[in-house]
Amino acid sequence: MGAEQSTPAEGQAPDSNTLTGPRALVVCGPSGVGKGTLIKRLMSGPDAAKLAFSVSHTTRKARDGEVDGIHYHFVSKEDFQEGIAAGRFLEHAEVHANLYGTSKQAVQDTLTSGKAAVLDVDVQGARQIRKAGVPALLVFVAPPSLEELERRLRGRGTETPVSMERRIQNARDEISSLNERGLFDYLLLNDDLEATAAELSRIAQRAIAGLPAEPGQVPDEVRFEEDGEEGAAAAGAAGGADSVLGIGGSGSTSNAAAAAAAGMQAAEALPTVGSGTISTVPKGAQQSSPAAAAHAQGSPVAQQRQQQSAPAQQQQPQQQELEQQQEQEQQLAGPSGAAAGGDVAAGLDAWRGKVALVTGASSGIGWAVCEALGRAGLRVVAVARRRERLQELQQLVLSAAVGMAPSDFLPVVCDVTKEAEVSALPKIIVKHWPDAGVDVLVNNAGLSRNDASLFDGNTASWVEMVSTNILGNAMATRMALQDMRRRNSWGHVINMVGLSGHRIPDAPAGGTFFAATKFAVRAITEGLRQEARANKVPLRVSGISPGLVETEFFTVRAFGDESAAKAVTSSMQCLQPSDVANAVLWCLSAPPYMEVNDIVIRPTQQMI
Ligand SMILES: Nc1nc2c(ncn2[C@@H]2O[C@H](COP(=O)(O)OP(=O)(O)O)[C@@H](O)[C@H]2O)c(=O)[nH]1
Ligand SMILES: Nc1ncnc2c1ncn2[C@@H]1O[C@H](COP(=O)(O)OP(=O)(O)O)[C@@H](O)[C@H]1O
Repeated sequence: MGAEQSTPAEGQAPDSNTLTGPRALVVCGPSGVGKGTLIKRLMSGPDAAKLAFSVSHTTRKARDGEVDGIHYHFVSKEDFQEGIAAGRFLEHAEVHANLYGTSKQAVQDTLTSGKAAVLDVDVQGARQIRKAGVPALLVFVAPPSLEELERRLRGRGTETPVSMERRIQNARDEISSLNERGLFDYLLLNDDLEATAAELSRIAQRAIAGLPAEPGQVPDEVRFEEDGEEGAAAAGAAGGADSVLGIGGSGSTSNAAAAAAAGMQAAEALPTVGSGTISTVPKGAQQSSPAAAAHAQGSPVAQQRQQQSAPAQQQQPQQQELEQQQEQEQQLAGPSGAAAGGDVAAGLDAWRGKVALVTGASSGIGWAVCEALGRAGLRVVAVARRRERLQELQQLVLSAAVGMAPSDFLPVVCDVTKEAEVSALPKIIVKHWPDAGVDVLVNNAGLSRNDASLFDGNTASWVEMVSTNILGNAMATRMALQDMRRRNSWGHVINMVGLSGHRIPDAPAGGTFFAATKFAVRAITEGLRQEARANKVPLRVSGISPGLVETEFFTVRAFGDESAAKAVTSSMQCLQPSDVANAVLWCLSAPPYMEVNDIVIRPTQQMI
């Protein structure tokens, strides 16, 4: 990225209307309006790979379910003050009696990496960002009414009565900031979540493409209708003499008109004492821009419809620019659109040059997966204990048959049951490829032992299976997730669950314990998916559950007894490792909106 695309230093104000690198997408609005919900959708939507959420610092206590480093960096007041003194914040503010701030470095790094940074900040923060001249699109999300805002906050169940009251009071001031000229680029009325999310996603695409805001997206005047004495008094206290809050009161603008202007059904907008309704009032129909009029006429959906139906020559030049850029990007980035589903080769193009780490790479499925990923143009980190087998794999993938470049293959001798060895993997990768980290993790390492019956099983075999199949998987996953979080770049984790994660095979012959570990892997796979969603990251998680595959697995299970292994693998026409590798490729090739969760594949002849 050239110098012109880097984030300007604080205080410098470049022409923020020129076409630069990606812009920050700043989402602002009162507490409870749905910013978090909208951002969550954005971050798991089709453009997620081109966006990075800026994790703020705060002195607020973590709520249940909030994770340090994911939702916020939870810090002490002292540490926060130290950050201010050291100039580490792009912006910071006291909000609802706590301190919040955005790391300058993190936003800078995101923009430099070619992604649009997504910020959730309060109005004070928005002002500072505007003043600093950071290339950004500033979006204000407004609630349909204060009553609805209160209902949402209450429904969320995170606030005490005191903090709830504080948030509702602050909301009035925050909404009045909409009338600060040039502060916000867009106003989104979050009455319909789907429509608002669609509109935010459209704005995010502009931020990614580095396009400026379309003009006229915030009406000239935004009124906040208060009903009755109670509301008007509160507005007066909060807003000062020229506050737009309460101007309408129950007088000049009727709530019905306000509702119509905001595109709501009159019945929904009927006020109750102390509630407020937001309306967007262009200053005179003649002067208002088409976009402002669209706002006044209806919800963001109506606005989008209007834009779609506008004749081409009436479209903003920026709109055409955006469409051209999107077209180019789609060609470059491969199929992230709906049409991509099923086209494996095209879907895999998006992964070219990405780094896949495969455990248990020295034989069978792991070996075949490395080979297949290499053919598909990924860089491969092959992890296994047996050095000589990794050398053989290296010979194969660098041969003409596979055709990997020597620099694209990194064999690493590592035992997944050893925490220190697993944790060291990202450092080894960065040393080899300074620009890279784990984008894809294929957790394949796993084993079974045939002396594991619950009647007289061998404890050492139980420990070996737990250590490799469960702990090895979990430690490798944690390593990959931390590496993805460090780079704020979320890829794909694929776990070899196996058919034994779904049913218990040959229990009398000692299969129970192996199945127990594989049931755990299935639980981990589904749990990881849920954690990713809860943590608002676009990581995708897949499990693959093959039945009998012709590999060394059965020899290991029989402690090297080839004939015992042969007895199993010759009992039917088994799956081949390449069949499973193809399933891995298919999981990866899915378009970003699609997550393949579990694939069960059996040899046709296999009974259970
Ligand atoms: N200025 C600023 N505000 C922030 C930052 N992070 C969060 N906020 C704002 O702080 C307010 C409170 O956020 P939070 O404690 O998560 O509560 P919530 O909005 O009720 O979910 C919201 O208005 C956020 O937009 C930040 O880094 N800077
Ligand atoms: N358009 C909407 N309609 C109804 N409820 C919504 C809408 N948008 C968000 N919510 C709900 O409102 C609550 C507050 O949303 P949240 O994203 O936590 O707000 P914020 O992050 O702005 O404080 C959540 O329970 C969310 O599910």
